Amino acid sequence: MLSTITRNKEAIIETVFEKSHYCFVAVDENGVVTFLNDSYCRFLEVDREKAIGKHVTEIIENTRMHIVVETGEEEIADLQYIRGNHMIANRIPVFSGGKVVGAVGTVLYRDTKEWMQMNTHIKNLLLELENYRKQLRNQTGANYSLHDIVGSSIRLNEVKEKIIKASSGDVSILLTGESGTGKELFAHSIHQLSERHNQPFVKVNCAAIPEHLLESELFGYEAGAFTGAKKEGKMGKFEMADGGTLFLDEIADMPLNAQVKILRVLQEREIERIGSEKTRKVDVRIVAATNQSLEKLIEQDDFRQDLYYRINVVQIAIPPLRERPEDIRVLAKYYLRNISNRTGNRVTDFEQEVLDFFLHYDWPGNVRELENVVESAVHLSSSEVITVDDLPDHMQVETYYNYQTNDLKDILEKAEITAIRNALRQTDGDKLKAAKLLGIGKSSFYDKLNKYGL
Ligand SMILES: Nc1ncnc2c1ncn2[C@@H]1O[C@H](COP(=O)(O)OP(=O)(O)OP(=O)(O)O)[C@@H](O)[C@H]1O
Repeated sequence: MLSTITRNKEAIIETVFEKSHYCFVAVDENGVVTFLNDSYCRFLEVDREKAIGKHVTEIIENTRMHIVVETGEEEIADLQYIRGNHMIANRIPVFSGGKVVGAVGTVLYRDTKEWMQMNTHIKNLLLELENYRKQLRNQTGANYSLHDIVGSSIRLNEVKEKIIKASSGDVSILLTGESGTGKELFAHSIHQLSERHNQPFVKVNCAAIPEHLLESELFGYEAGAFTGAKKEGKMGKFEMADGGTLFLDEIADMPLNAQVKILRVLQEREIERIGSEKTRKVDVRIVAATNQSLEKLIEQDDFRQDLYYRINVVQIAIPPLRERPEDIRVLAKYYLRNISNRTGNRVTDFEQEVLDFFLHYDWPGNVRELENVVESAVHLSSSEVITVDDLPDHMQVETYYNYQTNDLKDILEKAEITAIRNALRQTDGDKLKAAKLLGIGKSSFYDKLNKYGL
């Protein structure tokens, strides 16, 4: 066998590399193309004579052949996006006398036409799948389940257990917790775990709907109920959720007069569209969420106590991220994987200093903030590993404090940043109120925001 190969070496090489349907490329130790077979030339639509002698990055999109030459490490079955398609690439360094002298790469598909057909077929199947998913979502409206909630800290597991226990009963549930802790994900999960999971899940963001439209959004209206109303009338969210779950997000922002009407619907189990005398029976389960203390609002007469009792049969508090540090690393890695896959940026890990900082940071925006920080770092990163330099400016100030200084000025600055952040959190981002709370003037407050990039 070996002697046959030795005797016919050139013919075999010619058959394997040149006549094959696979794409082959070879580069030298500088990443310069030394060989490109016919299949690859056709696929790339390049002229072989022009390609040979050029750096591989000028010829092949998203190539890593030059990197394999540098690292000397093979890369097998790596997904590579070329000419609008995902290909499977193998890259193998070539060693001679213990040194890397080049690399050989293959791209797996049989021929361009066949790959295109298969790719189109897969794309169609994916589109079809997405369509079915959408239809299913449109039918119920609940897109998430407990499986989508990442993290395995004791605190988060306790919440998940409570959710499982409370979901099956038909009781109203109030989800409390800071902004960005995942209350909406839990609301979807409650619906999915309930007997009502085949029925609609309808969300109302009480803070986003202008007060004068809230009633018609919730209860609907009859044809010609008011000027500007749709000719055929409109169904309200309570009716849409009939048989299913109505998720009242940010319920603390519900105006008092709408609160009275909601209470009536929950007591009577019927609604009246605006402009109608007729009542209609509705059967909805209420899940509400708030990041403000309803108890405090009741004391200030901004929330009705009777409605509070109705919606607060079971209360489940979602802990802030800083109180479940075990989840931070898992969530950060989960988002890094997702965002890298989605954007095609090859960023695979965090520097240890970044992970250490994440554990010290107090995450005022919770999981939402973590997701945003990872997303921005992936875009800013110039290597495969996210470093402290890729983090937003205000975080870099804190890492400096945490890791590099005992200097009094730096410590004072850190204290200022923390105080400003806390004030903004307490005032829901209202800068004037935050300045007042801190006892400083408006312009000095704005100066500090600029200084620290907050
Ligand atoms: N445990 C988790 N696993 C995965 N993603 C999460 C988790 N918790 C929150 N998220 C994500 O964080 C973001 C904010 O979550 P969500 O909207 O549910 O928070 P919220 O508590 O309802 O916030 P708000 O009070 O501001 O409405 C979303 O993108 C959500 O998908």
